[in-house]
Amino acid sequence: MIKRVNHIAIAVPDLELAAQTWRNLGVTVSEPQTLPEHGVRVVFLEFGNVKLELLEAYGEGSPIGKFMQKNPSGGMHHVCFDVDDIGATSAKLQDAGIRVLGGGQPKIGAHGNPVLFAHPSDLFGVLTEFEEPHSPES
Ligand SMILES: CC[C@H](C(=O)O)C(=O)SCCNC(=O)CCNC(=O)[C@H](O)C(C)(C)COP(=O)(O)OP(=O)(O)OC[C@H]1O[C@@H](n2cnc3c(N)ncnc32)[C@H](O)[C@@H]1OP(=O)(O)O
Ligand SMILES: [Co+2]
Repeated sequence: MIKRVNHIAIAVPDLELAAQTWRNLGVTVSEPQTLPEHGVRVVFLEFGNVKLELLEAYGEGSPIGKFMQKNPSGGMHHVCFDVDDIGATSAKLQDAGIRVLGGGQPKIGAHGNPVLFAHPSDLFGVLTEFEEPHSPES
């Protein structure tokens, strides 16, 4: 079952500048995490009912490289939903003709939970991530 929104992600050209901008507005911002296997560096902003994830491209071949070329000052990148069962979600998406990126196999995301991405062209232009939280606070 697809449940609450876990986070909304914004791609930014300068992670430290974006993080400090939000801190200056009084928002709690996590320390940066470098995720080489995902080709990004991220921080999370806590708002109680939802998190914002700020992403900066990391390394060659980052999956957000082309997005940043098209949107050099940044932009809304993806939305992530919590699910009960990432495997069942993958199967349900594929049964619905929605492409699951990365060959359908989950990877471990920034919260240490399995995540999948559905192709934006199959979900009305929105890159959509699904995460199976193993701990309530993630
Ligand atoms: C998991 C760690 C962390 C977490 O939350 O825990 C993260 O969220 S990491 C986030 C970064 N990782 C990913 O985004 C992985 C999934 N993304 C991809 O595999 C690519 O970004 C992909 C395939 C969605 C797009 O690839 P690319 O931009 O290189 O180019 P394409 O020409 O293949 O794009 C095809 C088509 O999609 C449109 N597009 C691209 N990005 C987005 C987007 N963020 N939102 C909406 N649409 C997007 C692109 O414009 C193309 O459209 P078209 O109409 O065909 O021109
Ligand atoms: Co994400």
